Amino acid sequence: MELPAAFKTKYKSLLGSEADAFFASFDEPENNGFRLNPRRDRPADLDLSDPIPYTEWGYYGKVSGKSLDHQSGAVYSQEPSAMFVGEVAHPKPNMRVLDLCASPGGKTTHLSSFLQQSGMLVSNEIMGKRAKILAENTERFGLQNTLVLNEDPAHIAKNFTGFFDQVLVDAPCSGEGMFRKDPDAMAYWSPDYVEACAKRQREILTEAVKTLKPDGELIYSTCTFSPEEDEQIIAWLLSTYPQFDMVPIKKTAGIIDAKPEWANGDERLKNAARLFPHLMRGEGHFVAKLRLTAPIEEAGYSRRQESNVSRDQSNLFADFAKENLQFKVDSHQLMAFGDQLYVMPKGTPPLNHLRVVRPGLHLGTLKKKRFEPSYALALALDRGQFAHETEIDLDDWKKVVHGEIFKRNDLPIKKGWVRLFCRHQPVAFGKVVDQTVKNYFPKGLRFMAN
Ligand SMILES: C[S@@+](CC[C@H](N)C(=O)[O-])C[C@H]1O[C@@H](n2cnc3c(N)ncnc32)[C@H](O)[C@@H]1O
Repeated sequence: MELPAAFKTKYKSLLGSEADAFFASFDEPENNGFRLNPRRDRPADLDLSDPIPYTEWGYYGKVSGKSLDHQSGAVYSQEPSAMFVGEVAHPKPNMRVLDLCASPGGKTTHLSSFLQQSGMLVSNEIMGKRAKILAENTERFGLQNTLVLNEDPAHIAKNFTGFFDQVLVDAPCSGEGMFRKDPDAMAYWSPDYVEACAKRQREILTEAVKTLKPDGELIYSTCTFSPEEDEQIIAWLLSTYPQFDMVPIKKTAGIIDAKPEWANGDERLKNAARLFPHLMRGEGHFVAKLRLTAPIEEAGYSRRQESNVSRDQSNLFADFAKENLQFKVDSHQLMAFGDQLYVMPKGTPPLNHLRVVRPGLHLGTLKKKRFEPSYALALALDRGQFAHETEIDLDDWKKVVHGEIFKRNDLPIKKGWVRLFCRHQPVAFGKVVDQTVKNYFPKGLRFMAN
């Protein structure tokens, strides 16, 4: 791989005798990984013989984006080093967590596995198109307690001052750690670009810190090697906000201490972690964890978003729920966006000043005289939470994801909604009319399975 000359000069000087091994790693094959969804049954057909040592749910290997395991949210494909970030965060159930730079959702889906559908996860992405992809991935993974927003960090800080127990800033960066996976990223690289990224990171963090509660935790990560975006950012944070202290990160499997000598020499920086591809099986990453000892900004007043659902809308959903759901929805948490019905996480603050992509779990569509359940709901429920569930085979699964109808003579009902499973993984809802299952797989997500 032809690395930029200025990049080579820089890392030769920083790494000294280690530099050759570091440069040689760019010609090694990239590492792939996937993470299991602990809410799903273990996929029967996946090779789980090569676990990633520092994470409970991660494995080396590749899963097709057109496979059942991917579609049903049984797995999330994620680069192995990126899984270390979620492990370092490791939020506890019932926490309020912000993932500020969240798309496409690797860390968000990982954080949700720790939260176990409790507390609240606010998953934000500044770019509109990427926010939509993020929403799709949260739905695929079956997240229930998650708000998906499309905001800039300043607006988040204004609306969620002193609100979160934990904030993850997985910052946009110069991406040096991804050169091997995505050589096109090298085209953007220059020393000036690194500086511009560092400036943006400081701006994002200036807003992010305002959203933390006293005692809250901040996790900062990048997929770049440059000290300007890694140790020097944390050194800047520690000196700008003396209310922060660092939380030591446990390191295994070739992950090493960050390097104080690449910043201002503050020994506390050793608590952060560096992931180098010549020392471990993953791409380049940096992670730091800090804890706030005193608030940076006092929390705003604690208003909640009121439900905006009319009695008729609420009744329409209640009729559907009575017939089909063994899943409790508190009517105070219902939220309608036009004819789309959602259930908000408990304690959701007012949403009216925010660009909301998903105000919680999408329940379905309020039609004139009936309620139509959403794809998101089919993937969010646990087994047994829908009145009629049925297993289909892989051939019928291929028809479902391609948008076709199919026939079966062993359906549990003659007419009505059925939740379809294939190899024990949830797939979608279908509507049964006699022995035909009408297709409700979302049009925009249909694909030809391989
Ligand atoms: C490293 S990626 C996030 C990856 C994601 N956390 C995951 O694990 O799937 C950084 C994200 O920051 C977003 N971003 C870019 N500029 C930003 C800004 N000024 N403020 C906040 N986020 C920004 C990018 O659009 C990108 O989605």
